[in-house]
Amino acid sequence: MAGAGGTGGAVQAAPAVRIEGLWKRFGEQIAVSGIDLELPAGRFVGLVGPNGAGKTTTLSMVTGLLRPDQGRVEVAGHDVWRDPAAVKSRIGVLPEGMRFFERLSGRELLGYMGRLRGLPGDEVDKRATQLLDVLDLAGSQHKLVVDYSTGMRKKIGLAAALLHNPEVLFLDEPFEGVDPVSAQIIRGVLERYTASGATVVFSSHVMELVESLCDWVAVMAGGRIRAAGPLADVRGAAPSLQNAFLELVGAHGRDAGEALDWLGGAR
Ligand SMILES: Nc1ncnc2c1ncn2[C@@H]1O[C@H](COP(=O)(O)OP(=O)(O)OP(=O)(O)O)[C@@H](O)[C@H]1O
Repeated sequence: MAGAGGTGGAVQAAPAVRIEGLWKRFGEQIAVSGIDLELPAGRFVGLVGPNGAGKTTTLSMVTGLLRPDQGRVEVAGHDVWRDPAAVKSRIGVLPEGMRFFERLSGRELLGYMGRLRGLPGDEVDKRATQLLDVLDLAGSQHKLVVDYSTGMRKKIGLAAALLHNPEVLFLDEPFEGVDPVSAQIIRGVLERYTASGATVVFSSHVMELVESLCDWVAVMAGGRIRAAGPLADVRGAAPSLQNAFLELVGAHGRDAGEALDWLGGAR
């Protein structure tokens, strides 16, 4: 296992994630409608879908943050709901709308997270220093997290998620609110991480980004999986993933038409 104290995410024969018959309903709203999905290990996986498709709900159930109404999820070969400790020691999570210990500095936050993960203090210090440096946060390491910008919060959240060297990293919209320089840095860190055999699963609306980063894609809409597989297969004959996506979610050719005929033009 490449968990606490490991030196590199190990390549696994089993899928990184296996989802069977997963359902989640909020009152009348079916957020996730009986999905089956296998995400291969050692890949850069993109979960894409329009607003309200069910991506966050799915990732929350897969990472043990939200209990499914029905269905099973295995991560790195362990059942998320029967064996949560085994799963949580093997995954890193950057959830949507991260809540941190806001009155800690960035460095203190990493120190605390590292100790929670059971890493020895000197190892936490070493890894925290390297992560802060690579993510260009060294100059802000003593600032309170509450005073961090959106992009800095994403980066410190990513550092906290990587600190224990997880086998599978789940990121909900990791590039949202992140400037191009920071995005490039995050990208470099993630590419290095997957090159070692670890798995990244991330959700995004930005097709160009998914197309340039991911080698495996799952498209979600209306709580269902519309397509899943290697990027080239999902894109098919379409000129870009964006075109394939619009086709798959049934949004091709949709525009405002006559509906906003009052908008713009001379008054
Ligand atoms: N806690 C909740 N209570 C009620 N409805 C919810 C809740 N969480 C999600 N939903 C509903 O479930 C559906 C799926 O939401 P979800 O946040 O999973 O979508 P998403 O694909 O992540 O969307 P986005 O890209 O906009 O973040 C939506 O219709 C949403 O309104």
